[in-house]
Amino acid sequence: MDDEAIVLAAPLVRTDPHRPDTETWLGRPVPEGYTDMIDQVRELLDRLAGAAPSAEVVRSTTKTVAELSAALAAYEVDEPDQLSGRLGSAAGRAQVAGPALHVDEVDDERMTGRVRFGRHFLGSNGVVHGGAIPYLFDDLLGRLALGGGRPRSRTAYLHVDYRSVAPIDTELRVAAFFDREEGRKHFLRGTLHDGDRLCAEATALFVALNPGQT
Ligand SMILES: CCCCCCCCCCCCCCCC(=O)SCCNC(=O)CCNC(=O)[C@H](O)C(C)(C)COP(=O)(O)OP(=O)(O)OC[C@H]1O[C@@H](n2cnc3c(N)ncnc32)[C@H](O)[C@@H]1OP(=O)(O)O
Repeated sequence: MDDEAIVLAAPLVRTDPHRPDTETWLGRPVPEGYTDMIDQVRELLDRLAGAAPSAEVVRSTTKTVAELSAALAAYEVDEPDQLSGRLGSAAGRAQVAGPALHVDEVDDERMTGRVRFGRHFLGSNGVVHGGAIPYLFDDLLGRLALGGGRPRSRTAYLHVDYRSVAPIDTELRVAAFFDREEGRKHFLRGTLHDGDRLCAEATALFVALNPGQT
């Protein structure tokens, strides 16, 4: 039985203690509608990538975006208080640098989910940019590396094999596997599928940080 079949056959449970819900962060409530705002920004990036607007629309969009930036600048916080990228149960951790990854099932050794790359991540000919796929795997495997009560770790290497093209605007399946541990070294791998077709697979080494290592 291959890895995919094992994942589909085995019932997984949500046990990852590193997944704060979207309602609170650091014990404080996440502002209502925060993840909707992030979704709208994703939509904006997709529209921007796909649009060839008139000069008038360029002018008005530039003005509106500048106003939005100014409004958010008034609420700038230091890194520990940042929400984007910290909401483990939000799509793509509410971080628009990467695609909207939804984690469906996770245990200490495995994680499965779905991802959709919008037009923002287009390379050419309707397929995902090759640089966006390592981002996905780093995030996916990095999250599993943190699971099971394991210490904080950092990507030492990430190797991606592109097996077939990954289409944009399509729900793709992801899976991650914790392979083995050798001292501080944690070896993981992941897969990206379009239906039954393997699009890409990755192997990675995460090295657990020593006490005091930042
Ligand atoms: C706040 C809460 C939020 C919650 C909500 C959601 C959760 C949030 C999820 C986040 C998910 C995103 C996850 C992204 C994760 C990154 O992307 S991290 C950023 C990218 N990575 C980096 O910047 C790493 C840069 N490199 C380094 O910092 C250091 O080289 C490392 C990796 C820490 C290792 O350095 P070191 O600690 O000095 O260890 P070192 O002694 O050199 O090596 C230890 C062992 O590893 C081996 N090794 C090290 N590097 C390599 C290599 N490249 N190849 C092969 N072997 C290697 C060594 O040979 C050695 O092996 P042994 O001799 O023990 O057998």
